[in-house]
Amino acid sequence: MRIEATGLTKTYTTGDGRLPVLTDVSLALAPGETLALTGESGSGKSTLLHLLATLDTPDAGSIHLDGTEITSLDDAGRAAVRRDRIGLVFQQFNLIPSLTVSGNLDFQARLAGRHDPAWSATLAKRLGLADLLDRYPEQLSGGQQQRVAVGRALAVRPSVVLADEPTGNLDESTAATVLGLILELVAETGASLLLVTHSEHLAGRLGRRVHLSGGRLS
Ligand SMILES: Nc1ncnc2c1ncn2[C@@H]1O[C@H](COP(=O)(O)OP(=O)(O)OP(=O)(O)O)[C@@H](O)[C@H]1O
Repeated sequence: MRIEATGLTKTYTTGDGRLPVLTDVSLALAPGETLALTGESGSGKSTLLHLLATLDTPDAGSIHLDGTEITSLDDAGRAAVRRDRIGLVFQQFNLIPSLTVSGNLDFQARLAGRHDPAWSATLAKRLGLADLLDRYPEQLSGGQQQRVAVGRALAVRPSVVLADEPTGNLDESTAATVLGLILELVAETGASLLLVTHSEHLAGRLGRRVHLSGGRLS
């Protein structure tokens, strides 16, 4: 298995007390598998994605990524996993404003020591960014910015792409195009994909889907 999460539990402590969000959540993703995660607003989808992305740690449970247990790693270890093996795409494109499209595309791969100019050029072409490489994010449309974010995530050839409402800020047709590109590129690279979405339509384009409700997956 690419990702194997077992018995994940997460409770937030807020001013109003304890808020249990995930209860004994388990899921597995095979190499190349694409999984849609749906659920009502506030059901804990982003929380689960953040745990898988090593951005947060569960109160209980384990997560294996390519056979390595990642929840017990220290901060540096988790940062290395995130940099080297995980491609993250968020609803907000999160591009670096001071870097060009080219600089943004290569950013994570350079950090990971895995910059591959030929693959980078292929990604730019496939994502329709080849003529925009010298522009800055503020000079791009939303759809173009998200294509850069997708390229940045794929440039390291990650084991897993974790995408949190990646098309939530895009119009319907641009959203469909961007999801199509994500699906093509994860298929080509053999990455597994977990995609959080509110859209039944988009969820239906993935191989499998799970639903989060009352802290549990079904
Ligand atoms: N850092 C935090 N501290 C306290 N509570 C939090 C924190 N992060 C999220 N929550 C709460 O946990 C619950 C789950 O939030 P989460 O963002 O995971 O849901 P979601 O399913 O992704 O929602 P949406 O679809 O609206 O983005 C919500 O009630 C939220 O208010």
